[in-house]
Order: sequence, then structure tokens, then C-alpha cells
Amino acid sequence: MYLHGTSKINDQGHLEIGGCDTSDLVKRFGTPLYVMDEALIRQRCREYVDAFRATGLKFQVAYASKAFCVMAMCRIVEEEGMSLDVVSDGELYTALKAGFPPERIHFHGNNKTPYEIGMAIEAQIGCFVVDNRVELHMVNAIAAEKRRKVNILFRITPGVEAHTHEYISTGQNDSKFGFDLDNGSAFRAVQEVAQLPNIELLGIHSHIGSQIFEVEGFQLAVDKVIGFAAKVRSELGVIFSVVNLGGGFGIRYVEGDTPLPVASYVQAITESVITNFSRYDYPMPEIWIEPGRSIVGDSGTTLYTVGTYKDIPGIRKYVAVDGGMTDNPRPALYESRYEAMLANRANEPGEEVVSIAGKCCESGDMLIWDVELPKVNTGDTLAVSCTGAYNYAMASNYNRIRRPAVVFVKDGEADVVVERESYENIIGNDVVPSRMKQVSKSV
Ligand SMILES: Cc1ncc(COP(=O)(O)O)c(C=O)c1O
Ligand SMILES: N[C@@H](CCCC[NH3+])C(=O)O
Repeated sequence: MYLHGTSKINDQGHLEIGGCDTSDLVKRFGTPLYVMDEALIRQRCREYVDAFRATGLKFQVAYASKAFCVMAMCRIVEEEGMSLDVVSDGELYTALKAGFPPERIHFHGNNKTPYEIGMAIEAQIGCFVVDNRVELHMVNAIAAEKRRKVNILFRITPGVEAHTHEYISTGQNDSKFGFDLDNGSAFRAVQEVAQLPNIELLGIHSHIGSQIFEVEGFQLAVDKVIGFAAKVRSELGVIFSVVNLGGGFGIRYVEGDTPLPVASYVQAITESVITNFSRYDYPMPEIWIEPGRSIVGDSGTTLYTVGTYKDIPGIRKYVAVDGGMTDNPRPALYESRYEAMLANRANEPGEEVVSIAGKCCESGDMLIWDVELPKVNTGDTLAVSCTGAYNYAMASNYNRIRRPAVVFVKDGEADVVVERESYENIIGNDVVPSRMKQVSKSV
């Protein structure tokens, strides 16, 4: 397993993260356990902010909180001077409760409800990224009711297909997201804004997909954006002051993944904006981006306890852990691949190739198909790396499995930022109607 950030193998032959021995973490907090390397999260935030600062351009780096949205994470993002992108009332609520400055919050999503729009306007968030015409009119009407003028960006589909899994690519024309550039709906939307007194159009947004390793997709998107911006300026006299190029910057999950350094993505994007906008003699806009995965993905490691195993001679050996698709649905959803190691025997050489199964009643509940490990025993600790993004965020209670705790580790200290769910949490929203027969005994 590749060791990210502060992860290392210590003198006891144990995996250590953020100065904490994972064997101690397991004893203290139990498993499954999400362990987040706080120094690495902060390093990633700074890589983006520093790379933009070096350009001298106006910018905002908005963390796409959908990747991992908890209050402690919102605090880090605030402390690192970034903005925050939310896509639901739940994410907005989390950010506001964490004391995140509302003016640095951007609200995304293809179906914001009137309630969510009202809540965000009341909170005085920085801007809405408006996805479609119905929403545009809804935002204007709700803003009018509340006697406010709200900032928006238009999300456009630039017609760029990033090379990524079909389910996580979003920039192509046949997409549920955004205004189409090619069929004129984006242009008509800009025309309509002139009639909407409670809307202030700041600019345009494009997101081409996720887990992207090349810069060409972003450059193509900039090319489309400037073409559109120039047409809008010449035909409607409207000038965009913000261009948001979304997120999607890839990370190294497994050997063979070849992400670029953060600074290279930023450099490619800023250079492309400078070149293209200068070519049209267009005033340089503020550049915004929205990384999620590349801020938190490689900081996360999930620790599991090995339970049962089953050897099918000539076929494979299944090793089952105490979590699975409930804490990491990505392999089941996207066939995503992960690396793993035995955290309690981290120096021992590989002896067998096994497949890691989860504990759900579901054949597809597999975390890793083939991984080389020392001979695995019941009770070993399995560490799966790169689980910081879209794991806790997408976790479920399928089979009524309780969601694991999340700890932040840094300089030898471990702080719980999300408690392990309790049985009370599991049944907390259940209601047994009084007409149903009372049980004589309860646990
Ligand atoms: C609009 C938008 N912005 C930002 C992101 C964050 O993407 P990533 O986590 O790949 O950086 C996404 C998710 O793909 C998204 O849909
Ligand atoms: N949730 C996805 C990516 C979608 C990102 C949001 N548009 C993942 O785990 O990779």
C-alpha cells in the first residue's frame, strides 16, 4: 500500500498516521474507523491556495463539501481561507452550524428546493450556481419575496467529456446538469436575467467530471467558456466577472493512477484563462475552482478488523472485514480500486493474494478483488488507503450497520470528529404505531 502524507511504518512494525499508532487507535476507538490525516488535508488546501496566490490573479478555491462534510472539516476549510460549496440544506446547515462565513458559501445542485433556496437566501450565502431555467425563476421569485438581490453563476454543460467513469463524468451534452451551450439554452438564460430584478449574474460555471488526470479537458472547457462569454458580450453587452471551472482533479488511489501535482492543474487552468481571455481582449475574470476529492481523498484510511475467511481452492480466498459497502460504496458503485495492508503487521512480506469482502448480505459487497497480504488471521487490522473522499459522505445504514467514527490525527493526537453511531441512532427515527401489539420485553 502506498503511504500517503504522514503515514509510515513505525518501530513496532505498525502503520502509523499523524504520529498515532493505528493499533492504539483500534484499541481506543474500535473498528471500522475512518482515520483522517489532518496535516495532509491542510497541505492539500495550501497547495491550491498557494498556487493561485502565485499567479497574482483574483481567485476562490471552494472545497466541494460533498466529498466529506462534517463540522470539523468546515472549520479547517475556514481556517485555510477557502470557500465552501454545498449541494443541499444538510450540507448548508452543517457549514452554518460550524460557523462557516455564509458569504463564502456557494450553493450547487440540479434540483434545489424552494425551502433550500429560501434557507440559503436567509443565511445570505455568497452565490447560487443556477443549474436550469426553472431554478432561475424560483431563485428570483424567492429573493423578491425576501427583498434581496442574490448573486448567481450559470452552470453550463461545456460539451466536454472527461476521461473518467461514465457515472462520474458530467460535462457532456447528455447530462442532467446545467444549461446547454450548443443548443442555445445558456444564451437564452443570460438574456432572461435582464428581466429578473432580484438576480445579479456574476459569471459562469463548468464542471467536466471527476478523478481527472489530464489538463486538456479543463483547457477545452475554458475554450468553450470564452467563446460563450465573447458572444454574450457582443450580443447582450453582459460581461462575466467570475469563471468557475469546477472540481474533478484526480488523486492516486492505486498504482498506475497518475494525478498531476495540484500546482500543475492550477497553472494549466490559469494560463488557459489568461491566454483565451486576452485573445478576446476580455477583462480578466476571477477564477474559482471546486476541488473535493483532491483535498480529502488521500488523507483518509479506513481501519477494519478481519473476521472470517473462506478459501475456495483454485478459485480465491475471501477475507471478510467488519465493514464494507456501507462505509465505502465506491467499489460496488463504480468498480473503484483501492490498496490495503495489514496495519498490525506492516513489515511482513506478502504471502497470499486474497479478496476483501464486506459483511453485508450482498454479493457485490466487495472492497478489493485481489490484494497481496501476509497470511491473514482473524483479528488482524486491515487498512484501506485513500478513503477520505466520498466514503463517510456516501456511507449508509444498509443491514442496519452503524456508521463508523471518524478521527482526525495530527502530531500524535487523535480527535473524534464524528462519533460512531449508536443503536439509538439506528432506531432513532423509527416509530411503532400504538395500534401495534406491545412487546412484553424490550432489549
Ligand atoms: C459541480 C461540482 N463541483 C465540484 C465537484 C467536486 O469534484 P471532485 O471531488 O472530483 O473534485 C463535483 C463532483 O464531481 C461537482 O459535481
Ligand atoms: N461520488 C463520486 C463522484 C461524484 C462527485 C460529485 N459530482 C465518487 O465517489 O467518485
